[in-house]
Amino acid sequence: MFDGVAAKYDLTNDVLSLGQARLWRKAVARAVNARAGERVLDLAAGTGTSSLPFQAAGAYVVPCDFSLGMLREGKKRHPRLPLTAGDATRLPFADGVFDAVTISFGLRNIQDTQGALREMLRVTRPGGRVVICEFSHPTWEPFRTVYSEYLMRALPPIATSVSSNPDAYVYLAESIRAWPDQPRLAARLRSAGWERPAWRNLTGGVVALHRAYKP
Ligand SMILES: C[S@@+](CC[C@H](N)C(=O)[O-])C[C@H]1O[C@@H](n2cnc3c(N)ncnc32)[C@H](O)[C@@H]1O
Repeated sequence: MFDGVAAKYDLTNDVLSLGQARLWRKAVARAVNARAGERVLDLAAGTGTSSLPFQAAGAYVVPCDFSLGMLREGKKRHPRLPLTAGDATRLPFADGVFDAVTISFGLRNIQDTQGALREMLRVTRPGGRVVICEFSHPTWEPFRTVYSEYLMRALPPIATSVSSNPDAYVYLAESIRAWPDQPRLAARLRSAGWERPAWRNLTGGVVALHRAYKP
């Protein structure tokens, strides 16, 4: 599916998020707080756009994804990023090599969520951190209703006009509705072995940033 949407992926993000995607990326960069020289794994990095803030901070960022279509598009746009092919549930990295692991809009798309969370823990050093940026559930009921209408009714026709694969955006809407809410995702982090999970809502809970630490 991601091979098919790769060429217009970044443009579609900006349009469908009504410009919010750029703000969410800045919030992820602040939550990861990568320092110069740190090793950061950006998992399910797609075209690598989510990896750029870490490179700008002077960290050594490894963008990793299993869609060769997304990686190829990323290579054209960001030739200096070390884009790496790899499956989130069987990562091609040794134990404990990263100071931080982050994943933006990727975890919901990985079929074996717990397997991916455990792999992310394995490749992080003790005391290292994980930051997950993912669509979530607005907390204020009236906004939740409006947003649900946007997802199910407005988003598919807009996606038809900008994306090469509108069905991917029907999947997007359905997968967001089925995704665990903020406390449930924190519980999943804990059961995968991560400590002190906490979260922050962005755009009223349309997106949540979860952060946790390796014991
Ligand atoms: C919505 S894109 C997110 C891309 C990027 N992180 C961003 O914020 O723009 C989701 C990505 O997850 C990747 N993905 C899904 N399952 C994966 C897996 N098991 N291993 C690695 N990547 C995976 C897809 O190939 C896709 O590029």
